[in-house]
Amino acid sequence: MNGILLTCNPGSSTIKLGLFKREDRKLERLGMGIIDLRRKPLGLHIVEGPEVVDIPLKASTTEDFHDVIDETLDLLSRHFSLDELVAVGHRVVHGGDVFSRAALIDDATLSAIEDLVPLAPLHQPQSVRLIRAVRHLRPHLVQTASFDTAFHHAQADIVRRFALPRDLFDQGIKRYGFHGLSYQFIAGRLREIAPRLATGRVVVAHLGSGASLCALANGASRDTSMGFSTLDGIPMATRCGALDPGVPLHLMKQRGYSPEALEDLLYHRSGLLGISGLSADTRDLLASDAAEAAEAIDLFCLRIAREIAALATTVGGLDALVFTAGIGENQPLIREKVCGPLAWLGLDLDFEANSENARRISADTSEICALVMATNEEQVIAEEALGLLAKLDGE
Ligand SMILES: Nc1ncnc2c1ncn2[C@@H]1O[C@H](COP(=O)(O)OP(=O)(O)O)[C@@H](O)[C@H]1O
Ligand SMILES: CC(=O)OP(=O)(O)O
Ligand SMILES: [Mg+2]
Repeated sequence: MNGILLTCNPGSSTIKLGLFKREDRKLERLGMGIIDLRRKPLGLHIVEGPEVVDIPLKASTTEDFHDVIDETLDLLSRHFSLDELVAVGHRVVHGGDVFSRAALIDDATLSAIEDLVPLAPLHQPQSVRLIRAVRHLRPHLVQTASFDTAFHHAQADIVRRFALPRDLFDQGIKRYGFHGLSYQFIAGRLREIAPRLATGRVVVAHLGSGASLCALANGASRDTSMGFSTLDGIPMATRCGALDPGVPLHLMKQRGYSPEALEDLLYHRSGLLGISGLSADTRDLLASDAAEAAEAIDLFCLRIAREIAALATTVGGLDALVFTAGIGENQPLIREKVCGPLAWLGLDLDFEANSENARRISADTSEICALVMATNEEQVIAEEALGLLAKLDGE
C-alpha cells in the first residue's frame, strides 16, 4: 500500500515522531521530529524534513496528547494531503507474554496494552494516550503497535527466569527485556554492513536516557540487562539499574517509604541524576567540574563494562561490541571509559577513531571489534506497520 506513515516513539525523556513514504514497496524517511518532555513549554523540534523548525506546542502537559497529535497533523497537512496518511505506527514498550510480534490496534489490542501499564509506568501510559488521541482525531486511521519486548521472546527460559518460586514465573514475574526495536534494527543493519560479525557473538549497548545491553548470537537476542521492568540492569539518566532488593524492603519497612515514594525514587530521582545531584544528561555532567558529576559518569561506565562481560558469558565470548543511541552514538569519553576495563577481554580501542565517532573504533590489534552504529527504532516501527497493512490488504 502506498502512502504516508507516521511513527510515534515515546521514550522516557522524548517523543520521537517519524514520517515515512511508501512507494513501490520502498520505504523512504521524509522527516523526523522530537518533543523534549523535559522542556516546558513543550515544542516540536523538527530535525529532518520539509521544514527544519521549532514549533511551540499549545499542549502544556503530557497528560493529554490530543493537542500534540492535532498540531502534528496540522503541520503535516501543510505538506501532504492527509488522505495520503495510511497508518500511525507506535512503539509500545511492554508487550508482556501477549505480543511476540507487531499487532494491529483494535479494541482488544488496546485493552491488552493498557493492562500492561503497571509493568512500565514510565512509558506505557504515553503510548496509550497517543493511541487514544489518534483514535479520537482520526477514528478510521489504521494504527499499529511494535513492542520493545517482542525481540527478546527468542531467549531461553533459564535467562528469563528469576530465582523465585516457579509459580511466580508462570504468573508473568519474569525478565522481559526492552529496547527490542533498537536491537532488531542493529541486528539487521549488522547483517548488511558486517555479515560475518552478524553471525557471531555481539553485545549491543543501547545507551540513551533509558539504557540497556543485549547479547546477540547470530542476530537473535540471547540475554539482556533489563528485566521485569525498565529499572533493571545498568544505571540510567534517572533510573537506578540493578539494585539489591533488600534496599527497597529496608526503605519501606524502616524508613516508611510508600510504594509511590519508592517508585518516584527509583524511576525519577536515581541514576545519573541521583548520583550527581546535578543533571540526568551526560552532556551536562561531562561539562561539569563537580566531583559528583565525574563520579556519576565513572559509576555509569564501570557498571556498563561489568554487564558487557556478564552478557558475553551467556553467549560464550565476544566478537563485537556495538554502541548506539544518544550516548552510545555521540559520547567518545563514555565509550572510552566503558572499553578501558574490558582490555583483559582483548578489546583495544583506537582512540582517534573513537574521538571522531567513526563506525569502527577498535584498533586493528583488537580481538573484539567495537563499532558505533546509529539506531533507528522508527524504521522498524514503519516496516512493521507496512507489513501489517499489507496483510490487511491481502497483498
Ligand atoms: N548529540 C547528542 N544528541 C542527543 N543526545 C545526546 C547527545 N550526546 C549525548 N546525548 C545523551 O543521550 C541522551 C538521549 O538519548 P536518546 O537515545 O535520545 O534517549 P531516549 O530515546 O531515551 O529519549 C541524552 O540525555 C544525553 O545524555
Ligand atoms: C525501555 C526504555 O527505557 O526506553 P527509553 O530508553 O526510550 O526510555
Ligand atoms: Mg529511546
